[in-house]
Amino acid sequence: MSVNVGILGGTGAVGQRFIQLLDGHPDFELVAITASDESAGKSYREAAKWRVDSPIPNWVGDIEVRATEPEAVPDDVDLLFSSLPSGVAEVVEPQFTEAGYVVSSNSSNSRMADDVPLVIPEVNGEHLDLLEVQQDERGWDGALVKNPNCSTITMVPTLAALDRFGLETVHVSTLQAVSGAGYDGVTSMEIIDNVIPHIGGEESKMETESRKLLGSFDGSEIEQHDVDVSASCNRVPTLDGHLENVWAETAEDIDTDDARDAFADAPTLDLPSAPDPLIEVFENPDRPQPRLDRTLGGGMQIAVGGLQETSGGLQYNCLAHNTIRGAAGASLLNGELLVREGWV
Ligand SMILES: N[C@@H](CC=O)C(=O)O
Repeated sequence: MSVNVGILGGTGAVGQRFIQLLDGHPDFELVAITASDESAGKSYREAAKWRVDSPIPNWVGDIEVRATEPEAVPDDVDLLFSSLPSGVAEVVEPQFTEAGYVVSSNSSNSRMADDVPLVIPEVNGEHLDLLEVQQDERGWDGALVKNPNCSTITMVPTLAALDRFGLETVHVSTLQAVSGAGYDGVTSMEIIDNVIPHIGGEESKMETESRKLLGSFDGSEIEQHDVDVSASCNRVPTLDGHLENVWAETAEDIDTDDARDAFADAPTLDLPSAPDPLIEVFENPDRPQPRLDRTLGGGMQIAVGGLQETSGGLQYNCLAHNTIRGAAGASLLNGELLVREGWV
């Protein structure tokens, strides 16, 4: 099977990860890349300031970048990945879905819209069925699916595993890599020898997206989980890999062996980009670490460590590669699920 895919906003940090992950993909063939009007018409090699840690695939370097508008994308593209800035995506993604394209998007707009599935395939793949409601309500031939914010994706698979004990309250403090802010996000003068205890909008994303992801779909709408999540988000001078300290309180008592079993039972999917296992638990208390552990499972695994019982539940650390599992890899996995479920 070969599915023709394109990337909307392919020259930025996440767009470059898409290209890296699509190179050699068993089912997807990259046939179109769009970017801003200034880049349209240039070769990808000319348009992108390539910074990913492997060379631009030669065949990609020669692709001519297109304008980000439905008329510029060939009709034989079956699936589009979007890494557009959210302000642009808000306007442009509906134009593509109206034109009949299926869009798997990493952009932060519309993630909490009632009729937009926000999906981590191993956690809530069944929420994709919300697309029927979306197409009915919006009259779209295409469809729009989102993956959550990188800091949310790092934590939620672990919370989903612990929900068998009745998840009630979660406190999380993050140590987020600079790549999460994009190439021009934080300057070296701001971040070297420093930690910035604020990432605009990040805390509320973690608090709201988690509840939607852990919610249930009744055939017409998502009923959000009632877990109470409080987040504190910090930018630290690592390049890639978000590390998070989590305190989860559960209705039932939980010990570290229960938690290990729950993490080991986390689902693994038969999709090309799905890691096995989904969650890797470290016994060594100083792991996971961003530099050592962010590329586990090709950057798609969630690493967990530092398990400790607390009075109300469990404390632990979790880590994921923020531009792979937390961004491009997340959209790619959603794309693979869309294909498997017949939406593409
Ligand atoms: N919003 C996130 C993006 C993920 O990498 C961040 O700022 O780190």
